[in-house]
Amino acid sequence: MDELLQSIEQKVRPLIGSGKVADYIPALAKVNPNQFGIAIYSNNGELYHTGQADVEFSIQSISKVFSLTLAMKHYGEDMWQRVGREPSGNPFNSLVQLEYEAGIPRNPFINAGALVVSDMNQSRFATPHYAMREYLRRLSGNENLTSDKVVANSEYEFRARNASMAYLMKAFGNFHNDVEEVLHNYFDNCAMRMNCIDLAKAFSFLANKGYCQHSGEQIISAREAKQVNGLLATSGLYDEAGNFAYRVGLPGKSGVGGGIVAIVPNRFSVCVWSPELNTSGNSLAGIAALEALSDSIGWSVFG
Ligand SMILES: NC(=O)CC[C@H](N)C(=O)O
Repeated sequence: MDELLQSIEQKVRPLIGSGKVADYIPALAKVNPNQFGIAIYSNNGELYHTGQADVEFSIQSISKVFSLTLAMKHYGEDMWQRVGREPSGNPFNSLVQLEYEAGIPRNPFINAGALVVSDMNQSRFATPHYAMREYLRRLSGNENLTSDKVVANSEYEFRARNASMAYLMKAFGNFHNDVEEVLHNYFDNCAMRMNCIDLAKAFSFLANKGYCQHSGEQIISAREAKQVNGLLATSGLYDEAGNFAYRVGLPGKSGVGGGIVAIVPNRFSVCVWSPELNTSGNSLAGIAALEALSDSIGWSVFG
């Protein structure tokens, strides 16, 4: 496995230079693009990694999966009255469908959907970001995880588009808390810093029927884990979900920090990171690495 990961790194590193680091906020634009890491964690607790798998990065939209599983536990099926389960076919930060679909976002992984889920968590927790940080520390087994205040503040400063979505949903009655407070918590969650190893471990419950072996906890039920994986396969990479299914064939979730997590149900969780993005906001070398991995081990859930 170590050799395979090294050969994948060699194969995809030349792609660095053909994408573009996220530049919608200055704090992310400063990241050194010439980085690549990958970590694989098996349901038996074996860990394999190569490259800069121990370098922390901004998890960004990968946090939306954790917000969803936190909310699911409390709201169960009721939550689907407020957010859909269909791919949007639009960029992650698009507003266009929200108005003609009465303020109900298409799915929990586009920004509008993640904001509704954050609003649900705001109703449930006194300090939603600290609840999330504690959850991530438990899931990853890393007690030192923190959020990057510079990134979170900068996202808040440039919040116009996310704020517009939240206020539009409020106008439709689909947002219950103070928008600015929810935005702060949402950005604090996006600005969590984790490395590939932390994320591969933190996602292992989705590969393991909802069970996190290193914390010994059933995080969600086996049925819910199957449902979340279904949503990740259809919407985890936004308007590139179809391309990702075609090339990689695994449930996955990306973030504009350049991380992508993929789940091999009943076997492994994988995290790859390289900061340069393609035009859909997904890590360019990351997708290529996951494609090479799934090709060489025959890991696709589609056969
Ligand atoms: N795709 C992403 O990673 C986007 C997350 C980012 N914090 C935003 O809200 O725009």
